[in-house]
Amino acid sequence: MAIGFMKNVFTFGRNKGPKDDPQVVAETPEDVALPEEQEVVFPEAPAPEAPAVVEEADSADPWDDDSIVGGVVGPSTVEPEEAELVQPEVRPEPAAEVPPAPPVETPAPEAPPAHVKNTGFEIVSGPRPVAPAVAQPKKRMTWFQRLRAGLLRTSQQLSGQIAALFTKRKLDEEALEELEDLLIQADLGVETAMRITDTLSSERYGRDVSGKDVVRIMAGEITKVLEPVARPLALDLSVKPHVILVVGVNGTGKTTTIGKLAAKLTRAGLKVTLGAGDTFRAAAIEQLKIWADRTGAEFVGTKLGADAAGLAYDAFKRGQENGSDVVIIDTAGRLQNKAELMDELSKIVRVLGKLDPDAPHTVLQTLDATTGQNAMNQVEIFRNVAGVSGLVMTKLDGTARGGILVAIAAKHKLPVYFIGVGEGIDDLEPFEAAEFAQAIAGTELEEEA
Ligand SMILES: Nc1nc2c(ncn2[C@@H]2O[C@H](COP(=O)(O)OP(=O)(O)OP(=O)(O)O)[C@@H](O)[C@H]2O)c(=O)[nH]1
Repeated sequence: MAIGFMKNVFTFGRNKGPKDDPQVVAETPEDVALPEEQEVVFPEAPAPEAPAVVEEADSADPWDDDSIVGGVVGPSTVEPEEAELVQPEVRPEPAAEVPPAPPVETPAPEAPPAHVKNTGFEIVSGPRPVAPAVAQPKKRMTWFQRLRAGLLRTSQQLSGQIAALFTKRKLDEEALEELEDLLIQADLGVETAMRITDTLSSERYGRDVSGKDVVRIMAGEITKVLEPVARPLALDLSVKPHVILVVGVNGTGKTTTIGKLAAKLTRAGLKVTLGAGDTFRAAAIEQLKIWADRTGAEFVGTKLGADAAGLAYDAFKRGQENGSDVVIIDTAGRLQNKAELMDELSKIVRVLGKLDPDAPHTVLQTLDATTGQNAMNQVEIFRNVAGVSGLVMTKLDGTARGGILVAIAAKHKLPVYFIGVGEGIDDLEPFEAAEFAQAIAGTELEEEA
């Protein structure tokens, strides 16, 4: 769409506007938001058939989401209802004496950009909904910049140590061992550390090697480890509703992730029911209700201290009755070593299975990127108790320690569907291997995400 020409600063749904955020930089004049109500008119109309320009709708509409438009779920051709169509200004016809322009070859249709943004989920079977009309959001700092900022400490520390290690040095056994230690300290895991040193050794053993060479090889190897797990969340809507149970340790971002995911799904035209299965925390029930209201999802709640498995059952049943495509059930945060809480989790899974033996169809575990090594432990235990089938890593915008996700990917090979890069409704991004690897390594992305 011609709207791709207009990259504006996106301010909706954030606690801070770009001006308040020292990290937010308008990269080019194009990044500066256009004043509202101002007509967008190209100064020179290159050809009379230039496409119509859709003026950006006010981002006060919370359902703007560029990750859905053009995604796998809904048709990307729906035009925003409220958006004003403005034809580019066409200059008057040239005077008669001007010789006719030479025939111009019709340009080939533009190839799609190499980097087509995905939504992080795909409907693998069943009816495809019609996405409601949405307008393009105004961009603020890109999610990649936030991811990069979050992983800055990891990347700077790593690249600094690597640079120090490989200053005027030939690649020998000792250097390889030291490098391996550095990589393990950065939470990347023994397997990935060895993979990196093996590749480096086979390419450069006995030769001069710079820190830059090492970082480049590291980014490549991390990408290879992450690629197999960078999978979209598959929704099989031939059997509705698809039930997603969200589990994880306290404060890892379950409720927030549910809200962001509900926003993605409802924007794509799916009907969503949210079940407040965190019956331990009154605030969690309230918080989920607010997300349901914001996202247009149905809400099923109960009173504080009620049986969580009963609530999960009710939410699933309500989802079946109200024709939901997806039911997402929140659960109370629990430490992995609290046996009775973990038992409760397996009870929830069993009870959901009474309505459909395949339910929950997805068990999503949230991991807090600031916790480091402990996250590995959490995956192991929740996987055993609740049959975790996919991961979301949250808080990658903070002072994150993203290395552990690489170790988890190498060990568990569980799909990583999304990453959380902020507290706002739009701060859930599909997980993409190369971007993540580049952010950890601190290397440049060839093209901006
Ligand atoms: N910066 C940042 N904060 C996040 C992200 N995801 C969640 N949070 C914040 O983390 C805190 C905890 O999030 P919740 O969604 O309440 O976590 P929870 O797992 O449901 O918590 P419990 O119900 O206590 O288990 C909240 O302040 C969220 O706003 C993220 O991606 N980035």
